[in-house]
Amino acid sequence: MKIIEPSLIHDWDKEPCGKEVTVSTKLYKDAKDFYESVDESLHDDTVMYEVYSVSSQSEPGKLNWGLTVMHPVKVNGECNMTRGHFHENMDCEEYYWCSKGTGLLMLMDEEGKCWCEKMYEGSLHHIRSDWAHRLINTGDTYLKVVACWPADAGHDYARIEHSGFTYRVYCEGKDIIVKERRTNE
Ligand SMILES: O=P(O)(O)OC[C@H]1O[C@](O)(CO)[C@@H](O)[C@@H]1O
Repeated sequence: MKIIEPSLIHDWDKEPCGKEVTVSTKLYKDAKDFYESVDESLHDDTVMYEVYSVSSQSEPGKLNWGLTVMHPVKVNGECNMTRGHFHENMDCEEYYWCSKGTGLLMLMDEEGKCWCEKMYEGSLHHIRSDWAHRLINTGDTYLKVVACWPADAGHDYARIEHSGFTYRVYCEGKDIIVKERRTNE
């Protein structure tokens, strides 16, 4: 019997590494329309978040692994967040595990009911297959979240654009302020 080295390593203080790992970076210029208003003080190339993934397969039964690193950026006081999505394949659940930082996991059901789970080091989040999900960094450090999801889940962004998350999250000093979105947005 052979004992071999793993093909992937994920040191919790760092990102996953191995030759199957890919990284995508979301810049402010590509995230402007997530926010209530444009922040002229932010450069277009400001890094908002990076997603490291092991996701080369897409067949049912396979699993993906990823790490999302949310930078501690505020957009006119609004906390940095991912675009957010439902899964295209509504049979697919997901797990999120927070490895660093503090934030909120915003969830929304198909009726548009929205709520958040607190995220902090060690918090573990089971995302039901019919819940839209978005990460929000409410802290002043990086928020790092590990995810494991079925390879055939897909991302449905159109439903979020059409009828998005109904709340926005801001930071004022140490306070987290949640506001209902204006209906004309
Ligand atoms: O595609 P979005 O909504 O910007 O979010 C990226 C997120 O999607 C995932 O790739 C998979 O759900 C997560 O790892 C990551 O947090």
